[in-house]
Amino acid sequence: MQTFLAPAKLNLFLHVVGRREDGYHLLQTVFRLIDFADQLSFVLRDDSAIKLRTPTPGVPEENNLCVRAAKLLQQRSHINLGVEIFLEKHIPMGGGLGGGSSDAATTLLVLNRLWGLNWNRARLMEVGLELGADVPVFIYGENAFAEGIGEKLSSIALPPAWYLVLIPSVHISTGQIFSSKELTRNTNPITIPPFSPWQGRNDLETVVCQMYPVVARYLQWLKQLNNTTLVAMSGSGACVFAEFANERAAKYAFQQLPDGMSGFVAEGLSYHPLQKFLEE
Ligand SMILES: C[C@](O)(CO)[C@H](O)COP(=O)(O)OP(=O)(O)OC[C@H]1O[C@@H](n2ccc(N)nc2=O)[C@H](O)[C@@H]1O
Ligand SMILES: Nc1ncnc2c1ncn2[C@@H]1O[C@H](COP(=O)(O)OP(=O)(O)OP(=O)(O)O)[C@@H](O)[C@H]1O
Repeated sequence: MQTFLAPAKLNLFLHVVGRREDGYHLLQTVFRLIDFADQLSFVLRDDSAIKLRTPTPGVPEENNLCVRAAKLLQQRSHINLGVEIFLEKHIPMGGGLGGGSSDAATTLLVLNRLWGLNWNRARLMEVGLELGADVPVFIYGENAFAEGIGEKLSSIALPPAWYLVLIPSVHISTGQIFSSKELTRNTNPITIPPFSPWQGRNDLETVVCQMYPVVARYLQWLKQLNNTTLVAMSGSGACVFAEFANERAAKYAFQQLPDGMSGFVAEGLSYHPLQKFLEE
């Protein structure tokens, strides 16, 4: 059975620059795809059933973003085919790494092929946006500067980099952070490119660190490391990361990790791993 990757993302910075009338926040962010991924496989069904064959602990099947993605695409395309989905989770859930969104994006990209729909990327991104603000960038398939709520994307060339990503053991609800009274929503918009890491910060970090002091402690630990080019929280947390220019420096930092802290080292990608499959 062919396996398809659904990579995680990091938000290298994240500015909240306003709020829409429906309550959604207007952002500016740079998404970087990383070489740390969930794995999915798909088996075509000639009836219209959509089944997840590998339960995700804590997530009812009908809420799973890959099942929701498959059902939404089936509905919108009026196709009479179904699919069996096998999902192997590696990306921590509710970690700000976009795992669920990436699973949804990979499902849309693969089913577009498997069901012979031939939708273009823009159309898939529109359907993806209905599932979550982080879905479109994974369909876009490149590192990107994003505006709006994450759907206005322009590609951005980022230098090679390695990341030490730490996983504080708390699950954070994105909605809860965005609805905080303490959140600042008026950062001045910036123009990109050019992009340099010290241009930005994560505006959600202050609120998250107040509510979850463990995230502040993890950030503090990363900030005392040598040779980092950037230390920040990703998305609405809880994961935090440090960027390094090479693998050796990232792995060296990983080895210094105190007992009780967990994380992983991953390389920054230039393209989504499915780019080649899509060009075939
Ligand atoms: C924080 C980021 O991860 C940055 O990449 C994303 O903006 C969040 O994207 P996501 O997890 O796909 O979030 P969604 O599932 O779309 O939204 C969850 C909830 O967060 C709030 N939300 C989300 C995104 C946004 N730009 N403004 C918001 O106010 C909304 O209350 C929404 O109901
Ligand atoms: N396939 C899936 N993988 C992970 N979470 C899923 C999935 N399907 C549904 N969910 C639900 O979505 C919630 C958020 O999951 P996800 O891992 O995408 O969060 P996140 O990394 O914080 O996302 P983001 O960076 O987009 O805010 C989970 O707590 C879970 O209840």
